[in-house]
Amino acid sequence: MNNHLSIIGVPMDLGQMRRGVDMGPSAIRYAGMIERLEQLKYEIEDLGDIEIPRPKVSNPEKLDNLRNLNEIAEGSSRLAAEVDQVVEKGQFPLVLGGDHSIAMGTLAGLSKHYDNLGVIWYDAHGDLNTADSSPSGNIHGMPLAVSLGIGHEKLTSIHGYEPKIKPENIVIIGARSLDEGERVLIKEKGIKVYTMHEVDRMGMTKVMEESMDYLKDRTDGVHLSLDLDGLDPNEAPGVGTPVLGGLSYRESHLAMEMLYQSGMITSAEFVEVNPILDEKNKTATVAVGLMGSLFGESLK
Ligand SMILES: NC(=[NH2+])NCCC[C@H](N)C(=O)O
Ligand SMILES: [Mn+2]
Ligand SMILES: [Mn+2]
Repeated sequence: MNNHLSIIGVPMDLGQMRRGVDMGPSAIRYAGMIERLEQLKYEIEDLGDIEIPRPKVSNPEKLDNLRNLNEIAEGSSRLAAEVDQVVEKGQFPLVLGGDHSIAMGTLAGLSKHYDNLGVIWYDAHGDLNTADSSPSGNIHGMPLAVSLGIGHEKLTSIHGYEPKIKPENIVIIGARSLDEGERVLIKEKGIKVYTMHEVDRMGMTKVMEESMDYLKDRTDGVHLSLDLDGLDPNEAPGVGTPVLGGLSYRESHLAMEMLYQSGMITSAEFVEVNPILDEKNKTATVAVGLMGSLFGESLK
């Protein structure tokens, strides 16, 4: 694995309705991320936080069922430019959210450097909604669709090209709350999904082996987009859209350890940590622990 990590915080809370997730990057840093990764002998550069525009009104309008569209598009372009530069310099981008809408910017900055960027979407949700299919108008439920080139032009065109990724290069793991329109898109595009049903039946070891085999041959880089709500809310309570019956702490560490051993991950982001909804920074601490495993901590 690339031993030079560049950390980018993204204090974004405009992709959903619950305030506090903009403090995710601070909570994760406070949970000891840098010290933890330094122990693993990485060279770390903390690039600080991206500036996110504030919306003008306190009760934001839903422009075309897309809440805070303009501010999110602007913040995402800034993030894309920063991620682009990090990859350009040959470093590993590690992005801290913020709500999951930031993945549009991360993927926009990454994907131009690859012919076939793979994506592991570790999440309770598909985040494959469009303005038409979204039950909420919250853009954090849309970044994967947007990255496929499906959605409002202001979002799909972030960083000047589209689509960012191909449906056959995506694996979703941990899904247990998919809206009707998302199911249709998954079928139509043939997106690979391991729902909690498959995780329970097959076990995490097999899920990860299959996912990595699947991505290995077809991709030239793999981004891990980890939404903390992929984990069970008992283990990660500090998230805005918790869904019962999630991935366990152990399963998640195993997944991260297997990804480390594969050496295939070329960038990562940890999103949806909301310290206001959390219990004594538990969720940020879990996120940092998972980073430890992803970057090579082991018991032996
Ligand atoms: N990144 C997330 N936590 N997304 C949750 C999305 C929830 C729901 N599917 C929606 O579109 O509103
Ligand atoms: Mn989610
Ligand atoms: Mn998500």
